[in-house]
Amino acid sequence: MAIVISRNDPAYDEAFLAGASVAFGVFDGVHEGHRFIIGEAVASAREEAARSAVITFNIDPDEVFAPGGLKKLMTNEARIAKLAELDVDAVVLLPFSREFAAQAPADFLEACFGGGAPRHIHIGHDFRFGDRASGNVADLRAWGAERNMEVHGHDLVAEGGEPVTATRIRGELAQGHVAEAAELLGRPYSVTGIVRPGRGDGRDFGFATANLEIPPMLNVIGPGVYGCYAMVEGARYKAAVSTGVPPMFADRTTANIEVHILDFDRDIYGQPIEVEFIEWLRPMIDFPTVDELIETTMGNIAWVRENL
Ligand SMILES: Cc1cc2nc3c(=O)[nH]c(=O)nc-3n(C[C@H](O)[C@H](O)[C@H](O)COP(=O)(O)O)c2cc1C
Ligand SMILES: Nc1ncnc2c1ncn2[C@@H]1O[C@H](COP(=O)(O)OP(=O)(O)O)[C@@H](O)[C@H]1O
Repeated sequence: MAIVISRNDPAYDEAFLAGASVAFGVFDGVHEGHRFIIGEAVASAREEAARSAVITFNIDPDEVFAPGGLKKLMTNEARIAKLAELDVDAVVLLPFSREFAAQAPADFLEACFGGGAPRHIHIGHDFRFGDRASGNVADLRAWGAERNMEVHGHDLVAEGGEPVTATRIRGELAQGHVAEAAELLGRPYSVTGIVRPGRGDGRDFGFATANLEIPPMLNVIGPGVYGCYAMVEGARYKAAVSTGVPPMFADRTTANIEVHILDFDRDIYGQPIEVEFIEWLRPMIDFPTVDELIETTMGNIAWVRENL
């Protein structure tokens, strides 16, 4: 468990990262590739009995520079919380602003490490920073060479012959490939939403569904029916979940995730639910009758009960 500190905090010690071993990146998804790089930073810290840290932005720069159509695996809060669960001493947040990011590469590094350079810095070999992402690993090396900072530009971790990237994981999720996404993430993909009132049909069908509205940026999971776990009020339940606009009710709904929680009967309007996607079950179907929807969905619920 790491402490989370911001460079903007008046109590921040400028020399906090001097001599440390750090991993630097945005780390959306905190996936297997990210964990490898962070693990390397922890390993070089251990060798020198030095402090280990992750350096990241409080806000993903893409949200500022490329918001149109942007999809993300995690909110910034969830990303920072997940990074803080790792085996590093500290997560250092760089307060993101256009001005901060638009500095020339050397100024950017000075702003990050003015109080003393880390001894080791670990990044992916494609790492870019500073004004219009003009700084690269070679610039980092040149800057580090004068400050006894060793730069480790790692090859991206690969699975199945392809690098593990957040874009690749989003692509798998969009196709409903939740098992493949879990392999690349190192844990099941999950998303959190607040329960909103729906049309009230679910209960009449025999399976109440908690309706979650997910902001478009976080709506990466493809339409379909999934076997899941749902975290509700601190407990974990099996759940049968539909995502995407239900074709039978397309004209009457805005919800994009509907969660039937097994063995549960409480009013949870307004509560957050985290849904963990474990198994793809089937596509969304425009059934000719409601009876067929109910029969098939009851079968899906039974499958979840027996198999998760
Ligand atoms: C496991 C599961 C499977 C579902 N499958 C379908 C489907 O194939 N087609 C469809 O139109 N709606 C499907 N739905 C969505 C239901 O139609 C929706 O939950 C129901 O209309 C209740 O909506 P309400 O909670 O807003 O009242 C499914 C829901 C669940 C929980
Ligand atoms: N097993 C359950 N799974 C999901 N929601 C449940 C369950 N039991 C009770 N609820 C509650 O009932 C609501 C769903 O009922 P439903 O009839 O589908 O209405 P709505 O259309 O408002 O979602 C949920 O939002 C939640 O507050």
